[in-house]
Amino acid sequence: MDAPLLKERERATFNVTELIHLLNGSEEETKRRKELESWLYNNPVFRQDDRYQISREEVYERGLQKTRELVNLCRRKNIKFDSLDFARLNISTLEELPFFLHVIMFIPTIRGQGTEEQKRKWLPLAEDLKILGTYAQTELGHGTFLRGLETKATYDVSSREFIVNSPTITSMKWWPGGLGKTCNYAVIAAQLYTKGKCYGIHMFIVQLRSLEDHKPLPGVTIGDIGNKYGFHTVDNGFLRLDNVRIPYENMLMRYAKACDYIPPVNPKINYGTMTSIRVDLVKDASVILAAASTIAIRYSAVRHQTEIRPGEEPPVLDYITQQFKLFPQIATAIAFHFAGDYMHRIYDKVQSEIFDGHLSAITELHGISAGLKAFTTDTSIAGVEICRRACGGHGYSNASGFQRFYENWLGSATYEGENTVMYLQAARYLFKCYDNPKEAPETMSYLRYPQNKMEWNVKSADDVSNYATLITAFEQRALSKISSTAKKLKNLTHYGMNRNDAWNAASVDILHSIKAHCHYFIVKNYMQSLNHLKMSSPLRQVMTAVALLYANYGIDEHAGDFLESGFMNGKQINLVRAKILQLLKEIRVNAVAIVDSFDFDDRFLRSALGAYDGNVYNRLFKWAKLSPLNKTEVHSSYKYLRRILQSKL
Ligand SMILES: CCCCCCCCCCCCCCCCCCCCCC(=O)SCCNC(=O)CCNC(=O)[C@H](O)C(C)(C)COP(=O)(O)OP(=O)(O)OC[C@H]1O[C@@H](n2cnc3c(N)ncnc32)[C@H](O)[C@@H]1OP(=O)(O)O
Ligand SMILES: Cc1cc2nc3c(=O)[nH]c(=O)nc-3n(C[C@H](O)[C@H](O)[C@H](O)COP(=O)(O)OP(=O)(O)OC[C@H]3O[C@@H](n4cnc5c(N)ncnc54)[C@H](O)[C@@H]3O)c2cc1C
Repeated sequence: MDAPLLKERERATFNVTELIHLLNGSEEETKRRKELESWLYNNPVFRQDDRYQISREEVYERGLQKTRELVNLCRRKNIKFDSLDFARLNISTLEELPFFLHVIMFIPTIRGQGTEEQKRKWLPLAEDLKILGTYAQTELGHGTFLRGLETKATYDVSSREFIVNSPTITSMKWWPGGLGKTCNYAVIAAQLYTKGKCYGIHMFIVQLRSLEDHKPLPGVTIGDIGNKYGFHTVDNGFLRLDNVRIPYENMLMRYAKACDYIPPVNPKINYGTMTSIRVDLVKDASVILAAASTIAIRYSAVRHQTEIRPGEEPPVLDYITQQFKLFPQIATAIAFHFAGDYMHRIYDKVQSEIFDGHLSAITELHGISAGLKAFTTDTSIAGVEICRRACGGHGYSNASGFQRFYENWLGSATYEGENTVMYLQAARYLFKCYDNPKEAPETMSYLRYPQNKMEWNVKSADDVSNYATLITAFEQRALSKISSTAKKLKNLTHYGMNRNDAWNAASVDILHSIKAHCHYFIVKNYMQSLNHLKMSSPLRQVMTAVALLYANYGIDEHAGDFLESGFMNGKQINLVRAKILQLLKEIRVNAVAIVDSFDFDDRFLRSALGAYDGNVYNRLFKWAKLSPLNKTEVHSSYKYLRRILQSKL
């Protein structure tokens, strides 16, 4: 092991193993995760050494090869697709696989929206992978505005069939993962027409390819949409349907019936699968940011540059500006980890309520999951870029490992609901609760008794070490944003604007309000989670410092908002800044140990900069030697170079 990292680890003040188990849930959970990872990582099919040297076609083919290995593994070990074990394997596969949409959206849509009879028919086929499906909702012309989708499913009473059509170029399905080449089935979102009337978006199971030779069925035009920023392993596809007939039984009818139409009690129940993925993305944001921080922190402890004192070239992690960039990323990853846990708890609770026939809780779940999906993916995307830049020139090399995280994760701001749109959806719920405080759920409890407090109770840097004091600050910032925006909305409608136009006119303020609310929620949940967890006192000291950094950094980052609320003054902001510097110093000694506790296997990080042993320079040189351009001493294209060099002007 490289000496700098050894030294860093020796001076840590807490037990890394204790934090690993705490983040995993327990010692048994850690053991199980590692066991699952070792099954994958010891399989050569999951190696990625030449990942950036192969073509898109090869990348896709390898994706399918890995899919086959993963499926075999799950069959051998009896791991079900809806189990925690599969979710762990999913994260560890190192890359999205072409059949993931089958597992995360196709099966769950049938399970959530199918009748008992439909589930009996389709789930065994899908779970045994006799059919492979995707979730085909987005069209070339519309992704966000689902009511605007154009695909039609028209019920033909005489044949008891739906006739599914893409009537225009813009109605083509566009983007669904695995649609282009992999899947032979899809759940398709289409406008239901029955007895001449349109009843809005419903979900239909449609076969797309032959189960014999995988050729597209008659009336089906299908393919890959071409290269993208990331997700190269996945064949996101297009699909045009021309008078494709499917049996009546293929409309998912748990909540609505066709023919003599019976509507669902809550029409948004059809959107349930999207909500479940939004919930998952909160935890994924934590994983991605934790991985990026691990790379950047380890590298920064190894990398020496310039001098603070003459003759002493320190690790760049000793520069306060470097700490100011990176330690908040560690803190954010941990904050999102606890937010992810919260989201899974509330999701399970709402699912059981839905199971018992109570659909009202989906509105709250939608409000919270849409807001947190946007907040955590936005922040973590920005965080990955901060980590990358903190690694200087080597951060720009593919050897750093950042590219894979960045290019794939960038999409999370868009898929499963574009983030601005998701913030606005969450805000819709927030402002409803503001107008009817009695309806406000626990996450918005401060709206029930809104108290505009006059003054923040902070007189020294010690005062900003108090969880309750910090939570109040975030609560007051959110309240101030929400109440001023609500006033603006009221004024706009008072002077004659209709509600929708007023909403659009005030939408920038609305966005600030919902972001402030999400931030408040994350801070509060983080601190409450820590309070409830059992841990040794050295670990508690470290975790407290990191949580305090998260909150104080958030105040500094948005000082304008906090000052504008009138609740805080400039002197107090300066105390916050002083506290941040104190916390950076406190965390510095444990920074490497904290990222070690994220416990990423080197084969997951695939980073010359962030490997556990810190052997950065040898790994970079080994990486360079693997460049295809280095296969020969003189490259074959020298023929052009020679002509340039030998030609006369
Ligand atoms: C990275 C790997 C790295 C390497 C390894 C490292 C591994 C590390 C780990 C990382 C692994 C990463 C893996 C990621 C995999 C992901 C795969 C990608 C899958 C992507 C799949 C998709 O991308 S799939 C399509 C999603 N496409 C949308 O997401 C459309 C958005 N568009 C809407 O969602 C609606 O269109 C929109 C706007 C709500 C309006 O809908 P609308 O027009 O119908 O509604 P209205 O405006 O009329 O009404 C509004 C009223 O509906 C209520 N409401 C609305 N939604 C509701 C709901 N869901 N539940 C309850 N209620 C709901 C609302 O609360 C209002 O209620 P009220 O009226 O009471 O206020
Ligand atoms: C990697 C990836 C994988 C995907 N996988 C799937 C899949 O498997 N299945 C599937 O069906 N789809 C999939 N999608 C599609 C994805 O869900 C949509 O792209 C997404 O929902 C955004 O919709 P849009 O593209 O129509 O964006 P638009 O809505 O066209 O967004 C364009 C701009 O308009 C703004 N805007 C739109 N509406 C409003 C509004 N009401 N108020 C304010 N601003 C607004 C947005 O903020 C954005 O800035 C995938 C997309 C990606 C990138």
